[in-house]
Amino acid sequence: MSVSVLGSGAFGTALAISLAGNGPVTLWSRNPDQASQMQQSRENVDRLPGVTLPANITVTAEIEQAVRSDVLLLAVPMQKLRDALNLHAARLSGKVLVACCKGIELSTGLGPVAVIRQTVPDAQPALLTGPSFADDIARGLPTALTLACADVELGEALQQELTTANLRLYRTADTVGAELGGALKNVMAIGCGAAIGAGLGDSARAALITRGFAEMQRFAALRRAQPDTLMGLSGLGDLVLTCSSELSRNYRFGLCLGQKKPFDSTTTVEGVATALAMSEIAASEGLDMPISATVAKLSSGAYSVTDAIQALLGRPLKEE
Ligand SMILES: NC(=O)C1=CN([C@@H]2O[C@H](COP(=O)(O)OP(=O)(O)OC[C@H]3O[C@@H](n4cnc5c(N)ncnc54)[C@H](OP(=O)(O)O)[C@@H]3O)[C@@H](O)[C@H]2O)C=CC1
Ligand SMILES: O=C(CO)COP(=O)(O)O
Repeated sequence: MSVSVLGSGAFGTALAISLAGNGPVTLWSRNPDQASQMQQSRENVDRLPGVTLPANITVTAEIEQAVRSDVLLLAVPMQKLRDALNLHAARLSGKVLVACCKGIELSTGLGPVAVIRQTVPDAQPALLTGPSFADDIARGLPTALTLACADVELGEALQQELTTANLRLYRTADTVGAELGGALKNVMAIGCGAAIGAGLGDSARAALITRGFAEMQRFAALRRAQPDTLMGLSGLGDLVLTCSSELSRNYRFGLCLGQKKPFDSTTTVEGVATALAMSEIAASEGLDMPISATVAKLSSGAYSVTDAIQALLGRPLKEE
């Protein structure tokens, strides 16, 4: 199978670099200037500086060239996925589309697989998710991810094709569980960053991770995900990584909130929109999601860290 990556940000570039170890890869950018600059300099100076693109990666802004491949990896932010798919829907028809984004669409409450199904109904959707920083993948450090595909045969084929020397893929048919794990862990990472930034300590972070995971499981049950999926790389694995590392943009955004410092608004922070989407869905379904609701308010500026602490610690006592 030939592979293209649509979206030349940090993650798309890192995936292209890793997959280039298996064979030629086309990396598509929507920006012609960026595409030609990357093609010539062999580096993504804006999003992944310091890593050289292997010679068998072709960077292009020509969508016709990119969609010639059998498998297309979609590495754009979640809130941009629908627009990107709608723009190229006719060309993407019938293709294998592997979403690599993590989030819940704010306007619909849907995850990436459902957005693919709506926008390109005859595509074959799959999802690649799990604990991995773009920089780690690009530098060839060992990483394990989850490949989720409802079509078991296609999932097995994709697992073989997209596994690389340093990127080991596990497989599941539970796309709902896999996409929820990746989406919701970003919300908890913002909360953990805020706690550490405000000097609340590692014990507070451990409490947020654990009770945040309980919320993730509750939300996943509402969406009929398989409970085991949340225990895997796409859920617990990514939660642990993102809540404990300053390489995470969601965590760093939280740190800045906690430290009352400004944060670069051009940085992709998927957890902000997802916290809002999640807390709106939870409220309408009568689901108890206090951390998510608090992170949504903290991220939008409606809560200070002091308000957030009061909101969480002032709740009635309950069984674990
Ligand atoms: N970075 C990481 O470590 C990881 C990221 N992910 C996930 O991957 C997804 C992408 O993140 P990441 O690559 O880091 O983000 P970046 O901010 O680094 O890059 C986003 C890319 O998407 C492009 N883009 C934005 N909107 C559109 C659009 N409408 N059509 C086409 N391209 C578009 C941007 O182009 P332009 O520059 O022109 O705006 C840019 O190239 C996110 O969901 C993230 O959670 C998953 C695992 C790890
Ligand atoms: O998803 C990621 C790690 O698995 C990347 O996290 P950030 O988007 O917070 O940087």
